[in-house]
Amino acid sequence: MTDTTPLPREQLSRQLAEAVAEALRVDLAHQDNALLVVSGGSTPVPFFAALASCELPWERVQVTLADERWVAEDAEDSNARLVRAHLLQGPAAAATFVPLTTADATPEQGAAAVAERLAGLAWPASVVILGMGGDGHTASLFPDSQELSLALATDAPAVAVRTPSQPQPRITLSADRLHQARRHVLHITGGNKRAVLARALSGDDVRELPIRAFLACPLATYWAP
Ligand SMILES: O=C1O[C@H](COP(=O)(O)O)[C@@H](O)[C@H](O)[C@H]1O
Repeated sequence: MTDTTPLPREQLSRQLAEAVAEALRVDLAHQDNALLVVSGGSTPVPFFAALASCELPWERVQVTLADERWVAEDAEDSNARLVRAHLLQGPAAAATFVPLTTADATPEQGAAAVAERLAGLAWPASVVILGMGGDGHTASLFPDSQELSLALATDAPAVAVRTPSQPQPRITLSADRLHQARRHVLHITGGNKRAVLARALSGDDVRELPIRAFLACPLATYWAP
């Protein structure tokens, strides 16, 4: 984040899409497939649309999520639904998308099958794009998650999480799996999130603001008002 005049959200999303597409091209020049890890929520929608219009050998691009609510894939708040509706469109529909939910009733029951599915992807990810909530959570690493310590410490790819502040159980990529990526981006909008990031930068308690676990990745911040 810099103090130069910020770009409007749409323009920032296009700039981010071009940077991500270029990173994927660089990696695809020396590997068969390249993996992109995206976040859900409302922020990435214009970025997804911009990335879908970038020229890429999409059949060699793999996409998965940083986290997911344990809901049906067609549910309104499913991150997979968001990716399918806004990113996997046009030529980008040729990408391989690996969702983080199964037909199991709970994420605890489905986690092993998700881990098996993730094992087939081209790790380390070329780019991880993180979002952030007003509580400093990123992926589904929430300050009040019962499994936060586990998700920060395990070398398993994904962890089922229960979070009192959230209506549904979730599954999240572990901090270790996210850390392994070649490049890390934080994509956020609005004054509130800018203030949360400033707070995160001025302290070091990861349990208070889990985004702190990624500040040293290094993390390229894309912020728009
Ligand atoms: O719950 C979630 O929230 C964050 C931020 O979402 P936003 O709507 O404020 O953009 C997101 O990064 C995460 O993937 C999602 O599951």
